[in-house]
Amino acid sequence: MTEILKGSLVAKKIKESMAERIKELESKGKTSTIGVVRLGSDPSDISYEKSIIKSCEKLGIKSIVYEKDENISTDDLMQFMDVLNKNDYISGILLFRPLPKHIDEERIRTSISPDKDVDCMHPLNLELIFEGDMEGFAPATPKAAMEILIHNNIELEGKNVVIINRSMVVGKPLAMMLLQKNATVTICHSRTKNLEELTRNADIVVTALGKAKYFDKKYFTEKSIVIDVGVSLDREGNLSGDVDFDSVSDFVEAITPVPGGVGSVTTTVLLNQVVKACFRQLTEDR
Ligand SMILES: Nc1nc(=O)c2c([nH]1)NC[C@@H]1CN(c3ccc(C(=O)N[C@@H](CCC(=O)O)C(=O)O)cc3)C=[N+]21
Repeated sequence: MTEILKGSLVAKKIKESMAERIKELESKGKTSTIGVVRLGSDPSDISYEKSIIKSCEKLGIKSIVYEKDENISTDDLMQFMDVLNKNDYISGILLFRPLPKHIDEERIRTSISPDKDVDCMHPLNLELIFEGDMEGFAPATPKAAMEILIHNNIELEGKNVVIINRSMVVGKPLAMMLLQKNATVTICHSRTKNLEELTRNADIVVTALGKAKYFDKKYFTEKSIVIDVGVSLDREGNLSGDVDFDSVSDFVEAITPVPGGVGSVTTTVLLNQVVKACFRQLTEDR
């Protein structure tokens, strides 16, 4: 029997621990607030945004979405980030990525105040992850994948994990978090040869390709634990993961569904970090 690794159970646990801290902030007259910056309207951004707004309402966190023209210049976007940095009502900032190609991502990454960098885009925060320090802000998506593995008591020590994604938002930071737990990590990408062989030999496969239903049975075995980070629309326009869920869900050892898997935990991890940022700013004010 394939185990379905539902995100909702993990998210619930994290939310329970957040509720008290949000109350404590309220008693001090502080409302945690997230500023979400979106350029254009990519479906995976929109999906995340919906999920953030819904969770914020439930938790008592304030969310403000800033929709900017996708043709905005790097300079204008940097200036806007600075406006948010200086706005005392905003506890944390999320800028959806990947950014449009014309934007100089390196300059944008350093334009966010490290204290409001709740999705860990600034090199100073990312460096802590690469050093194995988990006390700061972590990138929400890879942290969510870790939370799912850990909450389900999936052994990581000495396990072979294959990650299909080499970005700074998912693949690279996830590799560092897994290394910290003594897993053996392989990062795969578009030039990887014999991907099937690699995934079939892994204990755990994490996919973040962004191609709906791309991976079918031939990539896995009965022992595979599959963490599907992909969020895209299939041919019918339905939200779908990278894995053809119906074709493998009776076959592999365990798998996260989409929707209802990594995404729901990502949102919770992100908002948890907004609360954390708000607390830190409170202590700094005094
Ligand atoms: N800087 C940055 N960090 C990210 O982590 C990031 C990003 N940019 N850009 C977009 C992708 C995509 N992503 C999602 C997270 C949660 C859901 C989510 O909660 N989805 C719900 C469904 C929501 C619905 O119904 O539309 C679910 O899977 O259950 C979706 C997508 C994070 N990303």
